[in-house]
Amino acid sequence: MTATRGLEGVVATTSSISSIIDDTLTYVGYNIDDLTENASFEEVIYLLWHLELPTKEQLQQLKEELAENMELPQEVLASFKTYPLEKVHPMAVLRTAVSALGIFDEDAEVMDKEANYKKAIRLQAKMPAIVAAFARIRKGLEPIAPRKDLGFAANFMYMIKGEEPDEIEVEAMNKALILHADHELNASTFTARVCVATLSDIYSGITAAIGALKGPLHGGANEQVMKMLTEIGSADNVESYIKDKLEKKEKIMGFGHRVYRKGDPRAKHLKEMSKKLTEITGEPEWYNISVKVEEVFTSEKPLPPNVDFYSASVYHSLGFDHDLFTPIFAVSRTSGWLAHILEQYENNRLIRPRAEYTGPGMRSYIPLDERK
Ligand SMILES: CC(=O)SCCNC(=O)CCNC(=O)[C@H](O)C(C)(C)COP(=O)(O)OP(=O)(O)OC[C@H]1O[C@@H](n2cnc3c(N)ncnc32)[C@H](O)[C@@H]1OP(=O)(O)O
Ligand SMILES: O=C([O-])CC(=O)C(=O)O
Repeated sequence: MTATRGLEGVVATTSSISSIIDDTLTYVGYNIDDLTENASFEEVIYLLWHLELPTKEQLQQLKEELAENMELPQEVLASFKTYPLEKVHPMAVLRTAVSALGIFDEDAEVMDKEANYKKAIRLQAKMPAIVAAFARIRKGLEPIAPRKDLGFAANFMYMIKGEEPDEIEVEAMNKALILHADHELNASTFTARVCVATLSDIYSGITAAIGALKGPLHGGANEQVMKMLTEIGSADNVESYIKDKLEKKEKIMGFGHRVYRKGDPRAKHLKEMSKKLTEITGEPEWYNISVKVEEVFTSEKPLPPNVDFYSASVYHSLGFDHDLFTPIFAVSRTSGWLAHILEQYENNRLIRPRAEYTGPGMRSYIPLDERK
């Protein structure tokens, strides 16, 4: 038995949800470029869960179901106020809140298809409400009730900021949500599938996935990118900053990818959005610094930017606190996690690979008082 480090190149499951072939990303056969330009996030949720784009009636029904399920249990909201608000990371809150939601869902342990679909709707609807409520509570503000007349992207922004976003902001948010929705067998989706393949419940699967997304080698990279851009401060400092990091053998967040070789097809959309939004907000330096980082880094290492690189300046321009970037990613990726969880339940087999043992050979037990 020989281990493959990080399971690189290992094909661990079949899936009909998304594919990456020759650096092209598709959701159920639709190119991501096409969906980003034309679809709403709700259409993409439907696509990922049903493997077809919705009709007008099906889309309307999904929107109504999401709108009806956005409110959070009072117990979950009240618990936020008990957390160490100044220092807790919102991803830790999201992970805990999703686990708590499972406690208050009377269908949590019901495993049939209908109950699982209902829970998927409830979770997708409540994720933005959790992120928004916590973002406000930690600032001493009251959570804002969701508005049933707004679409997913607009409502999410409204619940965080307390004011209705303008058309350009909604368009950018909708695109960002689509671009982050699914990505084949990335680490957090694999985690979700491993978890539910034991026939554990959906809440456990999403809680586990949030834990995996949180790390800086995965979804947590977008917050780290913004931290780096802030440290750099000006395009003039980029060269020395990047070279110094590389000399110290440190990674530059937002670059590289396990699967893409020529580049991440999502990055170009986010780069374009970053340019447009930073001009509108009158802070073009975030885009200029980012472009310079890309130039300097890729001339040192042939590793193109991934989805997390330009999403940092996009989310900053949309006015989000920097530690909300990864939770925002999680709100979108929940649609993909749920699609994969439902697919796993449909054709389940326990996921249990082997390990190549590298420890000591067979030894005899030494009684405690004889050990040195
Ligand atoms: C949504 C997402 O999850 S997208 C990814 C978000 N994560 C990041 O942006 C973090 C920065 N990037 C990385 O750490 C990596 O590129 C990953 C985790 C995305 C992919 O990692 P892997 O496929 O395991 O590649 P690995 O980490 O083994 O790197 C291979 C080589 O490239 C180098 N490398 C990879 N990424 C980077 C980077 N961002 N900066 C500097 N060097 C890098 C490594 O140091 C290593 O060099 P070596 O062979 O000389 O030791
Ligand atoms: O696929 C991966 O390894 C990481 C990634 O880009 C994502 O999850 O969107």
